[in-house]
Amino acid sequence: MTDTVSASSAAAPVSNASWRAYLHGLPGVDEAGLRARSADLATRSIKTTAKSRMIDLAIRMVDLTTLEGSDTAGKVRAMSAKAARPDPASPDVPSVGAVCVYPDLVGTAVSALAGTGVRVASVATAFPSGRAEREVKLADARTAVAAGADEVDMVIDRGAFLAGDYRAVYEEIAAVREVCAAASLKVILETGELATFDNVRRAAWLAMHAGADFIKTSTGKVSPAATLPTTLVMLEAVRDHAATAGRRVGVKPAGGIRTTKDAFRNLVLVNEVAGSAWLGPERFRLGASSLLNDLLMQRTRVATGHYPGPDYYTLD
Ligand SMILES: O=C[C@H](O)COP(=O)(O)O
Repeated sequence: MTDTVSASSAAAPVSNASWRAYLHGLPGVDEAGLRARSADLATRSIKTTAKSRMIDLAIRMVDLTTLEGSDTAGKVRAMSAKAARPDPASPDVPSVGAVCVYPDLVGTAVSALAGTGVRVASVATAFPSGRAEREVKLADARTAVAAGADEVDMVIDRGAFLAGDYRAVYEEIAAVREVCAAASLKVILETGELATFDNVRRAAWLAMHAGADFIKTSTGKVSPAATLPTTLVMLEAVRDHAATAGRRVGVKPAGGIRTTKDAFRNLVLVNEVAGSAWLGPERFRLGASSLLNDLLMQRTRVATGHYPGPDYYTLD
């Protein structure tokens, strides 16, 4: 695809009118080409010799997630233990990248993961809807950071975005960026609500200009969530942003990623679209509540030639 963004786009507009002119001036997404390329890349196979390495890379990229109203401190402690040592019988299995929880459970995760190197991510800004007053959203992010979150996964105001109030969306992300201080900021676009791939591209650029460290597809609460064409559009955006603004923003597809095959398809996309600089947990994460067990099962299969029994791993 040739629809890259020009170097002059690196400076952020100021008024809503100039935001509109800028975002609507981005090259349109060729949807048929996008779908064809995603489908083509999804057919690429991974050589058997590379599979173990790819599985361990995918494990290191997992943001092991629980975002349920029924979450308890006990569940977060159990999930944190699994995040740090995914397979207690095989100490060579790497830890996951992070755990992802609601703000009130950040303290529990921070204590459980102390000294493990696993990061703690918290959703914020009235996740998943993003419907609250600005101050409430900022307080939500502040709570997470004060409790020790290393990463904040905020949702954008999709209502404002779809109404064309781009400046408000930008300002809100920038305000959360400030609250986050040293914590890494992931900006959830909730692409399943953005209606078009052009909007996904616009929201990606808006978030990157506002200071996102990562752009994330979805909350996991809206369908469709992390589809390959959507992730491809976002990978193009971070690639082009790096070329024009000199800053590498990460990408986190989240929602509906359940199998090793799904993970591999994402890794192929990263390598082919953004390049090897994104092939690590610093710049690519897989947000998932139930992917880890499949990665562990496939890892055992590659190492021993057979699958472990269905009860071998604790539930994700
Ligand atoms: O951010 C991660 C998502 O909420 C997880 O979604 P999932 O339960 O479909 O894996």
